[in-house]
Amino acid sequence: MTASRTIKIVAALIRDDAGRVLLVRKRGTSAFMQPGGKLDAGEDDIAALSREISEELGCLVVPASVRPLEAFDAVAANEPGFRVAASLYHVDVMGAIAPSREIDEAIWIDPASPPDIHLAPLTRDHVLPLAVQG
Ligand SMILES: Nc1nc2c([nH]c(=O)n2[C@@H]2O[C@H](COP(=O)(O)OP(=O)(O)OP(=O)(O)O)[C@@H](O)[C@H]2O)c(=O)[nH]1
Repeated sequence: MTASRTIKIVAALIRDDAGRVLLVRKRGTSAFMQPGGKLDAGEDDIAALSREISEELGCLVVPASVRPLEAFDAVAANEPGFRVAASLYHVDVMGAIAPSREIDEAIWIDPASPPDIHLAPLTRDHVLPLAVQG
């Protein structure tokens, strides 16, 4: 697998008081996944996370809450033949969560018993198991 077929992304693990995990389904796609996305040119991870969360969810990242968790490699959900190299961050948000037009659905799920929905491999194989542990 060459680097050219790997998409570097930042991904957010956002939890509510009950420990549920926020997932999004991007416009016109079927897989639920972590909020986040690709880095723009010149952006660092935190700037990209803040921008993506604002663009997707209409809310703000609480700067002091941002904590790097792990880096994961997974099959890309929507790009056949590609993988994602994801840096996962714990993030708290402030303000109402108001999904934008680029998000078809935003849902909270219990990581210990996910519903029977299409989950992106990164979410299914890495993020939810990590969330169950802690
Ligand atoms: N945010 C996010 N993206 C993921 C996850 N898993 C996964 O395969 N991806 C893929 O990583 C890429 C993220 O890119 P993005 O959200 O910035 O870009 P996009 O394809 O929506 O739009 P764009 O190409 O116009 O910027 C998409 O191909 C997405 O399907 C995940 O858990 N979270």
